[in-house]
Amino acid sequence: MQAIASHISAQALFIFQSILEDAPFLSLLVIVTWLIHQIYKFHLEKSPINAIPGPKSWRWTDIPHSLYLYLGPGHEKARELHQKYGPVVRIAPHSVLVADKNVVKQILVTAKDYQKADIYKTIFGAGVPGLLTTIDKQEHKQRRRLLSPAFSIAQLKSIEPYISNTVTDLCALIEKSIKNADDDGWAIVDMMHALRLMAFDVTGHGSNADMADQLIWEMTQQLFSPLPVLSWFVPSLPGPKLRKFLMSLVEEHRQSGEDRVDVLKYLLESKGPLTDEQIVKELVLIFFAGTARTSVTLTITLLLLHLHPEKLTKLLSEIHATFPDPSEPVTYTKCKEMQYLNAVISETMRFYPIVGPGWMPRIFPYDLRVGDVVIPKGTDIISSIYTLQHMEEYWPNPDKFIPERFFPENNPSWDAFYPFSAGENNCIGKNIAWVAMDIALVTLLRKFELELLPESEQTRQLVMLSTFTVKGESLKMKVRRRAEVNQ
Ligand code: HEM
Repeated sequence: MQAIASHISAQALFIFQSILEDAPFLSLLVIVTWLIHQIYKFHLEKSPINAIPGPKSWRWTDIPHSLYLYLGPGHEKARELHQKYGPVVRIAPHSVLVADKNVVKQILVTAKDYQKADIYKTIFGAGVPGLLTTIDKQEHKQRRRLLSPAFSIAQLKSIEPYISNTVTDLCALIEKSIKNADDDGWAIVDMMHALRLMAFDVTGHGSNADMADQLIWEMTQQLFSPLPVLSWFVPSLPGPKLRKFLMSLVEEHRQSGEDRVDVLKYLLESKGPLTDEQIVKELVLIFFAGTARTSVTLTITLLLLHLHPEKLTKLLSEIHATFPDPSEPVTYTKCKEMQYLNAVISETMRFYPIVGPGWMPRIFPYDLRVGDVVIPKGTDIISSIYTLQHMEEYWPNPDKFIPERFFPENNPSWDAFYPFSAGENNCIGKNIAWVAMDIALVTLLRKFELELLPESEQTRQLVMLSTFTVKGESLKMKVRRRAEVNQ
């Protein structure tokens, strides 16, 4: 118990203490049952991965890793473990982390005979699975084929005007706050909240702030569902309120005909037999897998740019050179050609990949060799993306924010860069994400001047909850209209 406790972050301890104070008997019962279950499982199964290095106490139970993952600095801990134990680290009775470029490529890209681990089934509770949570390879392939047209490059052209509208709505929201600005024109806006609302709308969820918050709240609860005992108390996603809202959205879209061209429209038109229940589940998973990640990535990009003003200045010059006329609409065709813009976003995703070190576990039907270490078949193998993207040998000065490293002449290590995963389970929405991120960032920076508040500078220390996010799910910034826009 002592060994386990030593690994629990101060934050986790604080939360544990509060729960213990409010419901001591229930909490103790849950913890004891869980411990007995874990120890029993370990002894019963005599883990074949005992030879793999890792912290001794972690091999007994999922608890330390899960706590780091869901409550604490999981990415940094993973990196520290790799520095201590090497490219393969055992982090739980049945799980290992791998930070070796060639093996990660094999796991994510070249291997065809793996299976997603069971955590995909539990993460969103019971109910119909969606693309992200379908484990069976054949079923996944079919579902992917069904949904692909909605995300294809060909559809991007028709979805782009819709995305641009959501960015216009984002600017209108900021303008509204600017009405209450101080004498110098500065207003305070929670940029994370505003960007989340925009991203919620990008995927056809509508710009409903209450429902965006409701979805985030329900999603946060789900983060605990992989913990065996807690999973009994976590309701399935979506809950009744959210389900009703999403069902009404589906109905509304059906009746509105052609006038709304977004992802939901293409889901509704997909050739296969997708039931309303399946569409609602996909909408929830798209939010988890896409909307939230797009808005968090954009928020972190703003944060990093304002923590590195010299990089912001370079980006602003590129924006002004590409769009000298402030009234010219921002198009993806032009954004795509902006080398510095895309380098900034790539560097943000290298610096803070949204996918945490417990995500994307795969199971292989054969042993996998990493140098001298053999990972036995059946083990949950997790690609350590954050560590890989911070290895000095692939990314010199990995802790420095250097967008220029992504210029072609600097030979970026693309095979040690997986923000969207890769292979047959890669991010199906990455083209939409790029369009939304490019257009939103250029439009925002062209129209508005932003500044960090002193308190938001403290958010430098980003908190990772299964995915990176900004502390408190909020990034308040000072915003005012740019002088040239006022003219
Ligand atoms: C910066 C933004 C984004 C990032 C960093 C990101 C990252 C990822 C990653 C790493 C995966 C693989 C997860 C896994 O296998 O466990 C994934 C899958 C997925 N993403 Fe994204 N994503 C982003 C935006 C989007 C958007 C905008 C959408 C939808 C419009 C989307 C929809 C999906 C879906 C449906 C999957 C599941 C694919 C499958 O299992 O076949 N993502 N995403």
